[in-house]
Amino acid sequence: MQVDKRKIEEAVRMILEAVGENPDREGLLDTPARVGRMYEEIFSGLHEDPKKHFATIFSEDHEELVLVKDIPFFSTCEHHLVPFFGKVHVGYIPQGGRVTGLSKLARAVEAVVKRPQLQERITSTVADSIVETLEPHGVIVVVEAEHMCMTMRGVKKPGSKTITSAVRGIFTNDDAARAEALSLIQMK
Ligand SMILES: Nc1nc2c(ncn2[C@@H]2O[C@H](COP(=O)(O)OP(=O)(O)OP(=O)(O)O)[C@@H](O)[C@H]2O)c(=O)[nH]1
Ligand SMILES: [Zn+2]
Repeated sequence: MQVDKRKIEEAVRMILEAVGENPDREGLLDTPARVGRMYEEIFSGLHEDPKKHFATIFSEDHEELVLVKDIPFFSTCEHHLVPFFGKVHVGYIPQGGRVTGLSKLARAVEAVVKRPQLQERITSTVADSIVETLEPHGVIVVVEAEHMCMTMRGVKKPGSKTITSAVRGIFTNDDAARAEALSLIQMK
C-alpha cells in the first residue's frame, strides 16, 4: 500500500486538537495536508527496495577499494518520529568485475533512510544490500549522525554524534584493508 494521505491528515488534525491547538485557525488549516505530503516524501523508501539500484553493473577489472564518502542523509527516528541526520560512507571491493555506478550507492542510501529508522539498521541494510547484489570481496559502511531526539528533547545533548559501522567479507578479517578504508573515510 502506498501512503494514505487522508489518514495522515485525520491523524494530524487529532494531534493538533490533542495538544490544545485549534486545527481550524487560519495558520493550521493546510497543515494536515502538508504533513501528509511531507510524510509521503520522507517515508517514500518504504516502497522501494534499495537493491534495485544495483541492477546497473559494469564489467570492470578493478578489485580494489571503491569508496563514496560524505553522502549526506536525513532520516526519521522510529522511536520519536523526529529527524536524525549526518553522513554515510560506503566502501566496497568489487569481485569478478562487478562494479556499480557510484550514484547507485547514494541512491540505495536514500531508499534506506527514507523510512522510520534506527541508525544501526541503516548501516547494516546498506551493507547487506551491496553484499546480496554485487557479491563483492567486502563492504564497509560507516554512518555518523546527530539525533534530534537527543538534542531538542530528552537528554538534550546537542553536538553529540553517534557513529555506527558495518563490515562484511574481507573487511572483517583483513586489518590492513579495514585500516585503509577507515583512514580514507577520516581524511578531510
Ligand atoms: N540504538 C538506537 N537508539 C536510538 C536511535 N534513535 C533513538 N534512539 C534511542 O531510543 C531510546 C528510546 O528509549 P525510551 O526509554 O523508550 O524512550 P524515551 O523515554 O523517550 O527516552 P529518552 O530519549 O532517554 O528520553 C532512546 O535512548 C533514544 O536515544 C537509534 O538510531 N539507535
Ligand atoms: Zn528518537
